[in-house]
Amino acid sequence: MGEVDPAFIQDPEHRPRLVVIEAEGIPLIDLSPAISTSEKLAREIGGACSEWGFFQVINHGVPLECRQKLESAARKFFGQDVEEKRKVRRNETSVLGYFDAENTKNVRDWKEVFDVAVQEPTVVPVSTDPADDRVVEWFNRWPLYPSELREACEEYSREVEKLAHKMLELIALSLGLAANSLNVYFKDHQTTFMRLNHYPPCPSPTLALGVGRHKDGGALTVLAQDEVGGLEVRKKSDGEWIRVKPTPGAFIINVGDIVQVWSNDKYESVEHRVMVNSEKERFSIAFFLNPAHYTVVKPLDELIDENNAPKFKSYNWGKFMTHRKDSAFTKQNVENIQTHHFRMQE
Ligand SMILES: O=C(O)CCC(=O)C(=O)O
Ligand SMILES: [Fe+2]
Repeated sequence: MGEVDPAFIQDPEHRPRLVVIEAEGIPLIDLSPAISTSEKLAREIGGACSEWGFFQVINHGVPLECRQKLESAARKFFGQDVEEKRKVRRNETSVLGYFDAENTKNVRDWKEVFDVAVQEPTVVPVSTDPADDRVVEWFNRWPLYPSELREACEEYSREVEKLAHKMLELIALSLGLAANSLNVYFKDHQTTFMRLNHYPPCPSPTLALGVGRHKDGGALTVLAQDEVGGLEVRKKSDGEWIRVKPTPGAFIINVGDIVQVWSNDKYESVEHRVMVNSEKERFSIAFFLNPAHYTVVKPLDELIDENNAPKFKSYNWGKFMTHRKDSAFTKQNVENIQTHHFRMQE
């Protein structure tokens, strides 16, 4: 990627500082059934979701070999020449595959990614126009090298999907709902996708970011980061950026905007970003659990009563996702769509 092009440079107020504050408080939750009952886990996870919006899990049931196989395939893929990678580059009609020019909030991210849909084909709206009900099908694109990438992605996604559903059940329980009440939104036509991230070393780590500050728009994210570190979370209590310390073998779980809306603000989707460094490259794998495109997202009826009025208007997930995809692809002159645009006026 060479020297820092102005497209990557963050506005001064969003530039990272080199002094890193390591997170002390981000909860580390042991999912082992020998340690906790579902009720106890639900309480712990509910607390982590309302206090932090972020937590890490261990003894999560995803086999280590499965993660290592994908990590090693991702390294091989990103290690190729850019011409090779661009053979599976995403374009206006096929948004899955390789991409090296993503914007977050209209600033280029110092990264390259490889996106894989979990359900094939993934069905999404053609356009952001609310009156246009046409849909389009997304198919995965697989590179020739490494040949094991496809199988590694498919195995990993099957395992991590189970973990994501377990988290969803614990979140439902923690909200006082039946354990299986949220899984149904992901049963048919989910728009879940996985993203392999590669952050090359950056000559100016105080000017650019690997991923600019953002919230994840979906239901929840399961993230595997390597040992390099760089993920920072904006602490709810004082707005300070703190580093999520890599914990070997753990997964990071974060609440997305949909869970925030469903819970009517009980749980918060928290802003985060990725710092790059001048020496080491960094890899991560994000699994974004997203519902079917036709899902109408709104505070859950079971949680609404005279003391808890809905804080959000309902919105269509597919249209929201399509807006986001457009703004990540091309630089725009206005702020891209955000869930807070659906917040009710106080
Ligand atoms: O690489 C990471 O640690 C986080 C990436 C992320 O936040 C995202 O892709 O939404
Ligand atoms: Fe994110």
